[in-house]
Amino acid sequence: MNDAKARPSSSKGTGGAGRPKNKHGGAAGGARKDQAGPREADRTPLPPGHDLRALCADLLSLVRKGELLDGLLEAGPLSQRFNALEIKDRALVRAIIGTALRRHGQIAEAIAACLDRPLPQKAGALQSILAIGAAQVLFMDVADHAAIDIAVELAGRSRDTAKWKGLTNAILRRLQRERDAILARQDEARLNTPGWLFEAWAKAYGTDTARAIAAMHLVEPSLDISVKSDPEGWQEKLGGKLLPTGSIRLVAAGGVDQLPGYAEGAWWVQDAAAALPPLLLGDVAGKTVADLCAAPGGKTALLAARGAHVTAVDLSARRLKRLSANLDRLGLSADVVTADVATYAGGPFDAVLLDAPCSATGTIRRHPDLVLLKEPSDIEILAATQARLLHHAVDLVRPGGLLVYCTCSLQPEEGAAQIDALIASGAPVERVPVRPEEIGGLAGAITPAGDLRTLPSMLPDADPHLAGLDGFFVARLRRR
Ligand SMILES: C[S@@+](CC[C@H](N)C(=O)[O-])C[C@H]1O[C@@H](n2cnc3c(N)ncnc32)[C@H](O)[C@@H]1O
Repeated sequence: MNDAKARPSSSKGTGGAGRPKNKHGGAAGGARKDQAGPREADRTPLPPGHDLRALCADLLSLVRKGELLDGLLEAGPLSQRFNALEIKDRALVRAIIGTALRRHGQIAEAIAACLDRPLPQKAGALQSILAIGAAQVLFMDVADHAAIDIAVELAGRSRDTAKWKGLTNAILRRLQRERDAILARQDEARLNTPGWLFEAWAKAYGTDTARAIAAMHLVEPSLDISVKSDPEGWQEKLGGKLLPTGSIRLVAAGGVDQLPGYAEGAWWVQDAAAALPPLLLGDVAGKTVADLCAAPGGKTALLAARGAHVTAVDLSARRLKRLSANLDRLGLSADVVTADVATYAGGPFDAVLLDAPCSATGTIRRHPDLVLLKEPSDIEILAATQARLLHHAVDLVRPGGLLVYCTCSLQPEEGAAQIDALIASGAPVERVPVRPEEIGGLAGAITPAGDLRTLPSMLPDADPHLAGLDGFFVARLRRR
């Protein structure tokens, strides 16, 4: 198959080589079958390197069917396989699956260019094996021959994919041979970003910024830490960089619970941008603050560490358990309430923080699976929920008190449009513009209306692994 295009042996179906099915496309039964493992043609145990790549392919198949990667790694049969691996192998699994997701569009395009017609839809497992192999061959510093040989063997082991063993070998060898030319012709920003997202970001922030955001999604982001106190001291002990916003930034290297200060509850993991909304409530010491949509509690912890009497409200009892466990480890406390914020009847509070459920498109650096899982219709549905929660949140603030609204989304419908609509509806609130000195001097993140809009392309650094911010929208309002 040197220069000729390869021909899959089955011509039925129209599924592309790498474009994943959307989250509504996968049946639960299919997911269970994959979680139990592929249909084995050969039942001999896999050698170690094969095992972890097989796990990567199984994880990718389930993400393509709509499962969140974090959920798969936290619970269920694949998490058991993952946790049975040694730490260094777990890191390799994260790196391979992370690369396959961050570079999914380039990988799909490169594989498709090797085929004269798309792989059949039923070749889903093969698509994952190919994508995992291609991620390594095209983008990772691992031995090509190992990546290719293992992918070929994995294809050969399952009855579903065995007939494409030769094709797998031919495609991956061609990618290896033509790697430089493939990468030189590809537009990585566009290929790895769904068109609807890229166009929305270009419209909101300009094409150059949309490209800069997309570029940041290709890089494993830093590990950001919020401390209860003594940021300078912890910066030194952790060997990190103290950001102007007060967070400590480290190059992510796994094993967070092994770092100094974790066991004693001195700090918690929180993106530097996620730490900003509570700061906009000012001095909260001794005040009553409702943290609405609070779990797993990063913002609750910041408010409690700053002396607020926090009531943490969330719909999810399971996520609130995590919030309580996090607060226990940190030696902090809050009143925890399981309730729907839309009907919650507490307060009035001196201040309210609403971190509304959203598309989370501002966190794609940390959750690259999101680009495969989100669709335009999600934004519309979430925006309607946000409007409902925001209107009710106003009623929970005492007159003269502050309300901070935030989402970790890059979509304007989930950000400024919500505040504009709230004010236009006659709600008794007015914007209190954010000042640069409240957010570590990040003047470029303040919009003309006085809201805060962080972007993944902000906070540049010579080391790309130490650059960037999650994309948050934050508005501060005062209740009349
Ligand atoms: C963005 S997360 C919150 C993150 C959290 N504030 C933090 O800093 O750790 C959104 C949360 O909203 C919760 N949620 C979604 N709809 C809700 C509703 N109607 N009422 C209360 N909580 C809701 C979800 O359970 C989820 O925990």
